[in-house]
Amino acid sequence: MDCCIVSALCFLIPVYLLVHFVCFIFADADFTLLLASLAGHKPAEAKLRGLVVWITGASSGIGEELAYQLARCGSRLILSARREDELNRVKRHCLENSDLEDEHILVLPLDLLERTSHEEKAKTAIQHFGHIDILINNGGRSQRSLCLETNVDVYKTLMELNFLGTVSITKQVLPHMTQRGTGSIVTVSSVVGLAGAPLATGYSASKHALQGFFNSLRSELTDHPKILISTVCPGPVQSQIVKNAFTEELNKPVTTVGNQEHKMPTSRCVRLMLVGIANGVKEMWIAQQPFLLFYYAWQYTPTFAWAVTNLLGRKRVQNFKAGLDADSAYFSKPKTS
Ligand SMILES: NC(=O)c1ccc[n+]([C@@H]2O[C@H](COP(=O)([O-])OP(=O)(O)OC[C@H]3O[C@@H](n4cnc5c(N)ncnc54)[C@H](O)[C@@H]3O)[C@@H](O)[C@H]2O)c1
Repeated sequence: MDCCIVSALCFLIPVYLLVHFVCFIFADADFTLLLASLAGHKPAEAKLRGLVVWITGASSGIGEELAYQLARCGSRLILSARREDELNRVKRHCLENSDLEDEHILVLPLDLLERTSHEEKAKTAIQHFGHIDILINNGGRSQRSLCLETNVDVYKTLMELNFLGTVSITKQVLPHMTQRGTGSIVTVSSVVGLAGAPLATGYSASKHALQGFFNSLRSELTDHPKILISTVCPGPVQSQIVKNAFTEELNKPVTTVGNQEHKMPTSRCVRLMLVGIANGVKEMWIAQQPFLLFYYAWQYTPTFAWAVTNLLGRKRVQNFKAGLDADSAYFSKPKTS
């Protein structure tokens, strides 16, 4: 009998490990999020239907796609970013591709850097639908510049935009949620909110600041168990982020945007985010391999993580200095045209 159990275990344990390994190789999210996507609530079901969702940075990339997928789920939307014409374009697309009607989507132009306007904007947002169920802090900008060459004003603006702008909007919405006793605040951080990457010293610092802020806030809200504080940490995703990144000087544009096709499709990233929101996931890691491996390495084997960081980091700097997009050609020789 004992012999049978041992034989069975000798067979089952390697099979179990193999299944995990294969799943991991093809995984594009952490295990909690993957489990939620396989066995949890589906975003399009009652979970998100009818909820009022305020999205910042809704005029392009991840925020734009969030608007489209949430509209198809039947959520009512408040769309914010700086450019009203772009927000109206996103609204039109939402209306054409969902059952929503004009009054279900509010376009609310907002600049995250103009903190004095945030109280008024939040009042308008809350009054329009009577309440807000979910705030998605998505708006932000990245960076492509070496620390040695970067003006301190760039660091200041990155912190003002990505960190303080997000904190400011959150502080306007949080009292409303604590009064109601329910709500979700979802913040788009980044893989560089957990780890570090060259050419992104200021961007990474701003995302680390967000991680610290929201991890601490979550632990302050234990008396409000129905308020979800969730952070999303995507790896490279297709969007306008490189085109819009800060460089070494505030108003100097990025010269080489490069091809974004090797990055995770925006629709997949957003799909996983909505699964996470529908299932109350507090931290979401979303990235294709080998980047996902990097998250686990940083968490569990920092020495190995530093070796990988140096390897990929050196390539990033080489690409950048060769005039290529920093993210391109990680695994081949950089070629300049
Ligand atoms: N794309 C990626 O690879 C990636 C990876 C990790 C995290 N992120 C994060 O995802 C979020 C969305 O970025 P994206 O990739 O869609 O890039 P994106 O450039 O396409 O979109 C950024 C959005 O933020 C808005 N925005 C910028 N400055 C603003 C300001 N001052 N006030 C109001 N809105 C402002 C833009 O108008 C745009 O709507 C960002 O927080 C970014 O840091 C992106």
